[in-house]
Amino acid sequence: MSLICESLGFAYNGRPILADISFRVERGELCAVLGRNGSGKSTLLACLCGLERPRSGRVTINGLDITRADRASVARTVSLVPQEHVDIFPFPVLDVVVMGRTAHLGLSGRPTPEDYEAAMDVLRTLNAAHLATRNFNRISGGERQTALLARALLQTREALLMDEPTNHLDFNNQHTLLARIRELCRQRGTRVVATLHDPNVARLFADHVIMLRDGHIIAQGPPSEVMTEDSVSRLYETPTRRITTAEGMELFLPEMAWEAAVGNGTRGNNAP
Ligand SMILES: Nc1ncnc2c1ncn2[C@@H]1O[C@H](COP(=O)(O)OP(=O)(O)OP(=O)(O)O)[C@@H](O)[C@H]1O
Repeated sequence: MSLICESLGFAYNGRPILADISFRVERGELCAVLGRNGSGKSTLLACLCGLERPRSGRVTINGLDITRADRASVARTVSLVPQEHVDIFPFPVLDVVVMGRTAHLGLSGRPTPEDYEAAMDVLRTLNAAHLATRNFNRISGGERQTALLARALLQTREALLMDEPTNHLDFNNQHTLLARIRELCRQRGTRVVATLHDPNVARLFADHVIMLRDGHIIAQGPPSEVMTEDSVSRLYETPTRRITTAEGMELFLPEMAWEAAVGNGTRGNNAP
């Protein structure tokens, strides 16, 4: 069964933030949410995992009504990798990752050796086994991002929400990690919703994109169909150019950046 968001509406202190948001994500699909700063992307993720309560509509994941279910059932169904990582875990990374098992623990409330082995396995899958014994508060932003992703992957196979997963990652790691997540989630049948700032990353990795402007969906569907010069320009409220490479790959650039790089006949000319 899918992740289904139906006619969702949300307001902060009476100020509408999201209106009439409807979409679905099937098992193994990666859905990217694109939009300007403040368009409501993080709020949408918070509603999808029950951190915020929508004022209308509902969210179901694999049949579980997230807006009504108890916290433990929600935690066994959907995990979130947040955007900000504060220094709250003065523990080895392996202990942070194993916290992902909390909602699954028996009466003793203590993780078993199998839980630790599973945590180690996820770290290995993300090429991060070397972080296991490092103090979470003393690793880099990108390494924390990877540790929190491992924790989220350990928490559940049903649905994974990621808020700007590439924020702290270098050029190579952004692409390597997203490719790995996509492959892993396809294998495990995990539904993924990720907010992304770079439309080109969404174009490369997403199965479905949601274009969110001022809390409304202006377009959604497969990136090859819905990401056009016109829709991307409207989304970011800036003229955007689509470039098709010789291999047929499509890239988007703000017109301003295009002009600065190749406009006015200065292409390839280093003269001032
Ligand atoms: N706790 C809060 N109380 C009141 N308003 C909030 C709160 N959190 C966010 N907002 C407001 O809700 C709107 C949507 O914020 P949100 O964080 O969802 O946007 P976003 O698209 O994720 O932005 P960004 O790309 O900058 O991370 C913004 O106007 C923001 O100021």
